[in-house]
Amino acid sequence: MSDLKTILKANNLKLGYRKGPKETVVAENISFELKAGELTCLLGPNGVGKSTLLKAIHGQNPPLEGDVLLEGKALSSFEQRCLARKISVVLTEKISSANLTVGQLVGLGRTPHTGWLGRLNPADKMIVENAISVTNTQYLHDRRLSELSDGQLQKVMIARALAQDGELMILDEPTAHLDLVNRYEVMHLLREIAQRQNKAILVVTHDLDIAIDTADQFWIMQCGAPLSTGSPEDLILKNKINLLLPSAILQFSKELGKVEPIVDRITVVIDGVMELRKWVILALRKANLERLDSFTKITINSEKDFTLDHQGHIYQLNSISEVIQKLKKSGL
Ligand SMILES: Nc1ncnc2c1ncn2[C@@H]1O[C@H](COP(=O)(O)OP(=O)(O)OP(=O)(O)O)[C@@H](O)[C@H]1O
Repeated sequence: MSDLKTILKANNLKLGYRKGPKETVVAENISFELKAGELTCLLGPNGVGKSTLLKAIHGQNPPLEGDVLLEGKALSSFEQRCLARKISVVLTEKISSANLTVGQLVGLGRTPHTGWLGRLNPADKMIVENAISVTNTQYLHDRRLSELSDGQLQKVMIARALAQDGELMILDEPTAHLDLVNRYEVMHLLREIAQRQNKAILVVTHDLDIAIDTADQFWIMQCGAPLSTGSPEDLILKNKINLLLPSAILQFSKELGKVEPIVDRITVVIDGVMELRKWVILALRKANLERLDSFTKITINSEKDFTLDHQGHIYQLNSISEVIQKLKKSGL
């Protein structure tokens, strides 16, 4: 992967806010690299400084110390207009121009290229229509923004960022307030845009599952520590995903591929179809049955056929629920 082009880079940034002589430091020793063609997800607890880092990256609030380098040059050396041609930003604020149509809003993405009052030339119009088509929002073209659902609006905002046509796209929680399908759609859309259009895309998200499914890179931000970076898969294998979780209560299970409460090791023996094992473990955990002290064995014969060997009895059961019910009823 080392041949991917680096778009953005920084070493040892100190991030925070300055008000007169007063400096509030939010994060220190922040180093990173963003590459073309990759979707990177920035994850971390509320208040750790993710938005502050985004503001440093798009020039809204420069670092207290250190430089962000865009294509090798300090971000601070770029004129605002030039920066807008290179970095497009999608923030969470509600849109103020609710009367604009989708076509008009996406057209505004061309502003850094045409000037504030500039008209769109045929090439600009093509880029706008292409952005609308890539995001599958053609059917919304003439609708007003006030008439869109949250999911539709989010895709349209991505279309505007795409029309801006910078090398780097930054999005602050684009999946907040969206339902499950829209969250998947938006993240997969971003992944596709990164790959097909060779853009570097940085997304702040709290959706760990979807981020694992879609991101090429993770940046995990913790209080008072440097960013932990790497592919989600490597961070999972190195137990680094656990940095996002309160260590005494929750952990990321490599086996289940999800966050789970910390409990002692499971003592129930589970045998049979191993691909289905995780669902039995999950159900046992939820019912607090994974640490039965008497000898208990569950054999998974198929999705509809389970053999429970418990307290000297053998039961043939048709579902995980029946297994759980039987264990509960047998007076543990
Ligand atoms: N303009 C500001 N001036 C001073 N402090 C600020 C300002 N904006 C944010 N902060 C503080 O900086 C810290 C980091 O905030 P930030 O919004 O970057 O966190 P975050 O990780 O994005 O949180 P969340 O997940 O809740 O959005 C917080 O303590 C916040 O109160």
